[in-house]
Amino acid sequence: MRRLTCLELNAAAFAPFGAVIDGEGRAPESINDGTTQRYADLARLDLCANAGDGAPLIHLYVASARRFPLRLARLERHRRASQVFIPLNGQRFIIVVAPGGPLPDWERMQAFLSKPGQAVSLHRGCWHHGLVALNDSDRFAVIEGGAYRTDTEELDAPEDILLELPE
Ligand SMILES: NC(=O)N[C@@H](O)C(=O)O
Ligand code: NI
Repeated sequence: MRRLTCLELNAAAFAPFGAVIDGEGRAPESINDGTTQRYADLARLDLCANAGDGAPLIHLYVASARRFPLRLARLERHRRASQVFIPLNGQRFIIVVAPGGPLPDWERMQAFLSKPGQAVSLHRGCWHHGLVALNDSDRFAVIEGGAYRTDTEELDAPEDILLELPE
């Protein structure tokens, strides 16, 4: 049995797994006659790895709150596209990721708790746990590759790994 706690999401620590989409530490540019500040180029999306996969798609996920401690029973990866999670109500959520190639490095699995309003883009092929929402009916826009229905590889955890509820 192993217990995992959340780190605060930050771009540097998350970089091996994906990008954090927020304006922290970035200088915006003024557009739309000065009515909008654009924080540009925050993530490079890799959504068309295979030409035959069709156009990238966006979904609405309406999630239920996970119960904690949460048993992290399996990890998954999408080898043909990035996966982008955008909270639609500024809600916090948890991203569980692990480094690794053909197999995840379970010992180096990490959990990150987002700040309100942060979104994340997972690198193509990044091992991760399915969405961990903190409140019932939390809504997310999720961007995926066109082959999303067949592009999920899952592996069961080799031991009981419990994710603790963030403080
Ligand atoms: N299963 C599914 O559609 N979503 C997962 O890929 C996820 O990362 O939440
Ligand atoms: Ni996924």
